[in-house]
Amino acid sequence: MALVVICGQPCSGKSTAALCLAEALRESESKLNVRVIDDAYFHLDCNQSYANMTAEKNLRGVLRSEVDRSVSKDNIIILDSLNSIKGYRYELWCLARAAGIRYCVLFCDVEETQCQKWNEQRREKGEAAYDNAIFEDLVRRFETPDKRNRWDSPLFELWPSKDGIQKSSAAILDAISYLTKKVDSKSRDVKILQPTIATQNTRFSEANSLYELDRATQEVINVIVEAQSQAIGGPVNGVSLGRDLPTLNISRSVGLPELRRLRRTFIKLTSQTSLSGPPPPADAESAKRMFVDYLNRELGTA
Ligand SMILES: Nc1ncnc2c1ncn2[C@@H]1O[C@H](COP(=O)(O)OP(=O)(O)OP(=O)(O)O)[C@@H](O)[C@H]1O
Repeated sequence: MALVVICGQPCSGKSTAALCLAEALRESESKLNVRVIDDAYFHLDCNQSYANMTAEKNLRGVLRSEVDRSVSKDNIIILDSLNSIKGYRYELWCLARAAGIRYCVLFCDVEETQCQKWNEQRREKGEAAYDNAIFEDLVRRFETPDKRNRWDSPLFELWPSKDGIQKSSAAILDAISYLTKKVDSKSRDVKILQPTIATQNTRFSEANSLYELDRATQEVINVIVEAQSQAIGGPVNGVSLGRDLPTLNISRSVGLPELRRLRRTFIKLTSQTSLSGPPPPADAESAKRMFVDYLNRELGTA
């Protein structure tokens, strides 16, 4: 039915907002099947989960797989995590699209100093709090959602430090209305994602989309190999793959075997998306965008 991505800085009220929304949704329609998936699913505390890039990537991977397994036409999945990386939100949006369900982002917009205060209060109460270095690093790397991006839209903004978090908060009410609205052919304000949305008027067959994926990712690999040969082993930063596509930022020299392995993993991951619904993104542009985001996360500094 829907995927709700909660997004916000560390200690910005995300879990409070996720529980508030889940409760309000259950109250609005008793039959609604609502499930919150959060970082605790990984059985690590916040400092372990975000201790380093590997731990963080593992957490993201586990949560993404769990979302992929769980989303369906019959439930509402609320993903309560930082979800601070734009490319990761794009991947989540792709999962929703593959499942043919609604998607939205609920953003807890809190100033960094306030998040720090709440984190400090947690520590004083003896609750699990972020270590300062981890907190600052997460804050620095946060990529604020932008409603102009498909994967950040519709965007419901909550201001927990100004307004608190209540079932009557405008953002919670708007999200509920969006998630529960009955849709007919005339509804324009509720978007149920369709697998072919990126391709607009061209419908590729599944074999075709895998071919596109294969070709697009190979093109990206070729660009990296070429850029690395020009950089003579140095980092590959800011390499463009075309207008409207993210730039490649790879912090170290990466050999062809590792690039091939990453490409295989990415293709597997993206194709598996289609098991829960219709085919994965079929156009070359989407495939390239996803692959570059994936490589930047796996090999870059982000
Ligand atoms: N509106 C608010 N007013 C006062 N305190 C708040 C408010 N919202 C959250 N807090 C406090 O901030 C702390 C963090 O809340 P919460 O756990 O919901 O944040 P979070 O963003 O999910 O944290 P994490 O990044 O660890 O997942 C809690 O200790 C809570 O008491």
